[in-house]
Amino acid sequence: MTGAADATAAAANIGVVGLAVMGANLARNLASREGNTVAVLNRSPERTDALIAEHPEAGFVPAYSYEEFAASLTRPRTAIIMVQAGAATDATIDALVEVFEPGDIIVDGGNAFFPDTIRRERTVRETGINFVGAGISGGEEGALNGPSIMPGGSDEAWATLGPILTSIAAVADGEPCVAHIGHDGAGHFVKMVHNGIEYADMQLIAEAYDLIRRGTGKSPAEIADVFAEWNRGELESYLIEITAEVLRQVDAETGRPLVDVILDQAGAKGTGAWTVQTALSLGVPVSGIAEATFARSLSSHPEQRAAAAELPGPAETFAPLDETAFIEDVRQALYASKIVAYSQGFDEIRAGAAEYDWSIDLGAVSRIWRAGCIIRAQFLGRIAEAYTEQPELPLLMSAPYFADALSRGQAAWRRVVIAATAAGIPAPAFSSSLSYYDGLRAERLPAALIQGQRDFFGAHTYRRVDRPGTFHTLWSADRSEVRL
Ligand SMILES: NC(=O)C1=CN([C@@H]2O[C@H](COP(=O)(O)OP(=O)(O)OC[C@H]3O[C@@H](n4cnc5c(N)ncnc54)[C@H](OP(=O)(O)O)[C@@H]3O)[C@@H](O)[C@H]2O)C=CC1
Ligand SMILES: O=C(CO)[C@H](O)[C@H](O)COP(=O)(O)O
Repeated sequence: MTGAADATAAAANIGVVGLAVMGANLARNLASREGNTVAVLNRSPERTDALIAEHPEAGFVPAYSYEEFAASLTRPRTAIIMVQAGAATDATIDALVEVFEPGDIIVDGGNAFFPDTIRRERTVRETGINFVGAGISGGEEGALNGPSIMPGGSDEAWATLGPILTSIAAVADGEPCVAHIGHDGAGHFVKMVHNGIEYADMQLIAEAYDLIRRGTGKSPAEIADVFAEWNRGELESYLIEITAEVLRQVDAETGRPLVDVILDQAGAKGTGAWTVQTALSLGVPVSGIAEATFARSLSSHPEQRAAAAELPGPAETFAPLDETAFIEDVRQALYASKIVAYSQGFDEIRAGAAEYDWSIDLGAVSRIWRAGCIIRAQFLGRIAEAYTEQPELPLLMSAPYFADALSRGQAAWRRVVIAATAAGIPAPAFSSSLSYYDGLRAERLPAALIQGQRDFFGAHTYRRVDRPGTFHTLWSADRSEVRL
């Protein structure tokens, strides 16, 4: 294919709306597959022109209005939207609905909040147009070479869309990293949790880096070597790999490690917060993901950090006696905490599936995350094995492989949390993951006392360990117990 085709004739079998980093690269990925001709549209025409000029080999069909875009697509029309989540997505869907016809397919490939996808699917379906909310992960490189794709939507839409999404997805062990997740918002729900896990993974890696740096005084470049080494073992993953790259980078202007000149305030576009908000509504304790999300918030309050800067820390400085042993402890603590984060994330997907009546195959989710996406890792293969062996596994971290890994790593994990606490080095994700682990494995929890308190001040009742029924103590009277 060479050059841009004429937009006035129906020449394209698929279209992309939104040509920023994700849309442009996804459009190029689509165009590179045999038999595809891709129509492209962007709100600002300059972006369309730039894409056409930079990639004549893609044979894009440029459109400068929604009418032109619709006319350029063969029927049934299929358009993938890659614009900002929220109002921009609604505006784009509304414009497409005006020019599309029953049977056409609109795919939202952005990071939409799943309740919005449920609402949009319902509204668009009334027009006879199919609407598919599809989570797409992999960033710029994944969009171009093969992302992990998590489509929701109807079976009918999947029948048409499946082959084209399969053709552009990443491949892991010969399997495409795409699966029909479930109807309406299921795909965006799973992508949301993917991002929540991504937040936890990133925070855990950042805590490991901070502990090693402050504990051993190693330079970022030396710590890059540690991460590169870790990437050859059970922690092998894209995020560990890029961490080494980032730590090795030197700022051209100052000659300092780049990580030392980047402002230490982490941004967030919302998917981590959605994961936590949703988990709260579902009653799923995703404490590692929550700590990771809050850690970004804490970093982004410079005025509060300045106000707290003079508060006292521990009297003694931290200096491990054996640096090599300490780094190995941090590695094991990172792996154990990572298991907790994934276990919590998969719990949330299971709870979401039950709440929204989606039939989500957790094994399939772990398989499509093995390549293409930001959390891709060797580790996902282990999760896939666990769900293949036991599809109804109640708790991922109780599967034999993970239970064994936690058992092997827990002593190191505890030493790291103790060291961090004693040294005054914040390690919220490491610590909360360990507390979660201890909380779940505890024979008795102080929740019994909370039930007693609730019954005392609000007659909220409690159940007993020794017989069925609901009970209340007459706290304000003679303190006898009544069975309700
Ligand atoms: N960046 C990433 O790594 C990833 C991003 N995503 C998701 O993919 C989507 C696209 O991301 P990305 O490529 O980073 O781009 P952005 O999220 O930065 O969105 C920019 C695009 O949105 C368009 N846009 C903004 N407002 C409107 C509007 N009111 N009407 C129509 N179009 C509008 C812009 O058009 P214009 O050029 O005219 O401003 C541009 O094409 C987002 O939902 C994002 O969350 C998913 C996975 C990874
Ligand atoms: O979806 C993604 C990767 O999977 C995006 O990169 C996402 O925008 C990252 O989130 P945040 O900006 O909140 O860190």
